[in-house]
Amino acid sequence: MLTLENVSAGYGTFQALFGVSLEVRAGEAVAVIGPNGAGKTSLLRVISKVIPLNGGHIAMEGQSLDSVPAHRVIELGIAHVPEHRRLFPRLTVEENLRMGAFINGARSRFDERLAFVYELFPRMKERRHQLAGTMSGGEQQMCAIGRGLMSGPKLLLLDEPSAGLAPVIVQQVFDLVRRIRQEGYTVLIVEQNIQQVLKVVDRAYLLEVGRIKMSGASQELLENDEVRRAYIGL
Ligand SMILES: Nc1ncnc2c1ncn2[C@@H]1O[C@H](COP(=O)(O)OP(=O)(O)OP(=O)(O)O)[C@@H](O)[C@H]1O
Repeated sequence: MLTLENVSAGYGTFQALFGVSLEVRAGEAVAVIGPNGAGKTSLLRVISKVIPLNGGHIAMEGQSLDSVPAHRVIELGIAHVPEHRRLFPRLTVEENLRMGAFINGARSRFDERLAFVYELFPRMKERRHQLAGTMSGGEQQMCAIGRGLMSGPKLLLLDEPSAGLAPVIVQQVFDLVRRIRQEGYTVLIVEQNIQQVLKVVDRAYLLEVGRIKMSGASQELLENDEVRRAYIGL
């Protein structure tokens, strides 16, 4: 579904990604793991064109994204749920969800998409008139994921959905990722919570200082001595 070939990107003269290649097949859940500053967020940003591609190629379902502007990426079926949720705090939950359905196809199917999101997150339905900024961190994360789903994407990019949440809520977020997969979405997730994320994805790539250092099936990485020592602390 998504392929990155030798991708380089950064911020001005600072290079954050160096020749990264990866693929996500339809129906898969794939994680990008790695330490702080490895370039995980930058990787999602270059896919959704928040930062420019300085080298290499990105394609979604065979269509090149190289010259697609950021505002059109969502029309190709890619929804990005950014780091720190980035909700509109002074809008209600439902207004935030509406923002996720701004593209043509999604707008005409708004009621259907909203019913789907409310079924997935009953808590959002209960809180639909509450200002998003007054919800707990876990609720805000659910709302951010719900907003991503409102466009009816094929591929969901999730940036550290567990960041800053209490352990019991982290568990709920990962259960949710599992559920989203069962619903048929393809997921590319960036996480620092390596042990947990490897339990819900099929495969993962380990990113270090902007380069893919290792990749493999989740179980393989969970059993890898280097990964265990450096990232799981076992
Ligand atoms: N807006 C920016 N301007 C300049 N440099 C940036 C910017 N955003 C990120 N960087 C730099 O790019 C590098 C990769 O950062 P990135 O946020 O992609 O890493 P990360 O793996 O997601 O880290 P974390 O897990 O801490 O969020 C870091 O050295 C960071 O300082």
